[in-house]
Amino acid sequence: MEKVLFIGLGHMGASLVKGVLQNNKEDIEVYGFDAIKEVQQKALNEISNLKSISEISDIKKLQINCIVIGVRPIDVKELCEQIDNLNLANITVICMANAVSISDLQKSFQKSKTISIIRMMPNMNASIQKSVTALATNNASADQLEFAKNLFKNCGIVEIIDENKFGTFTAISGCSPSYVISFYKAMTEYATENGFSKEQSFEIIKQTIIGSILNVSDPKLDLRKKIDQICVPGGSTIEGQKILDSEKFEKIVKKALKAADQKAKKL
Ligand SMILES: NC(=O)C1=CN([C@@H]2O[C@H](COP(=O)(O)OP(=O)(O)OC[C@H]3O[C@@H](n4cnc5c(N)ncnc54)[C@H](O)[C@@H]3O)[C@@H](O)[C@H]2O)C=CC1
Ligand SMILES: O=C(O)[C@@H]1CCC=N1
Repeated sequence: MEKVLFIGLGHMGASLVKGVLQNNKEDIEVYGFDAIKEVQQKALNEISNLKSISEISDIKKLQINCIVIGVRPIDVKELCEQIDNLNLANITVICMANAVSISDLQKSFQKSKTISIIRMMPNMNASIQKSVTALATNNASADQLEFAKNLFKNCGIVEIIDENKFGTFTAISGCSPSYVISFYKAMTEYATENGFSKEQSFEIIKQTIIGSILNVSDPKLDLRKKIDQICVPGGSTIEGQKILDSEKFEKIVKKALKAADQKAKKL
């Protein structure tokens, strides 16, 4: 029986646990731990089949095989050193903390040399099993990586990437739900300001965004040509598109992604 412990049950940790346990086809037991007892209790109340530990030393007693670290980057080093003090062997540590590299993590595990490290970047859509999750490693075995891949496939799709692509991946997938939601927010606000109910505007714009992306998700397509097909000469779309182009909408999006990418390389 594989035993997986999630440490840090905040926004991202709890979303992943929800995704994993909603669709757990693996033979695994899932445990959660948060330094804030109310946060841990909330997760236990909301997520059925989630078990808990009461202190870090329980990792050894319970013979946890895999630890998923979901604390903020600033808290990672101290936590890893605490885990390292347990002198664990043959354990997989998966860390989702932004900008914390595999070598940073390895430095915190001086005593437990046989720990395999996997760096991970999920996104918030894990709670509805629509995350795009990246994994990278330089010392986990093929079996350990496969286990991690299957675990997080319960939360969406999983891509194995080189660690040097983590900054860009973080921008385009970890952070970008925030930018997509900003776009959705502006569109739904426009609809409600012009007489639509919130329910109707959320539904209309949700279906329009999903449909538009599904319609052009073939990489062979020229996206500008698709835009031009919708912008009928003399019609309405072109009036809005002219504003997006003159205000440099695409440039603004790329500038936002670059800022996030650079920060994800070094916090
Ligand atoms: N929020 C997001 O959309 C994403 C976040 N991440 C990464 O996930 C990690 C967590 O982010 P959030 O969930 O948003 O933060 P959060 O602040 O909501 O949750 C962090 C949790 O860790 C707990 N914690 C801190 N130190 C602890 C310790 N020593 N032992 C046990 N629990 C401890 C805190 O009490 C808190 O509940 C971060 O490293 C972030 O970079 C990655 C991808 C997306
Ligand atoms: O903003 C952050 O640092 C984290 C990483 C990706 C999404 N949230």
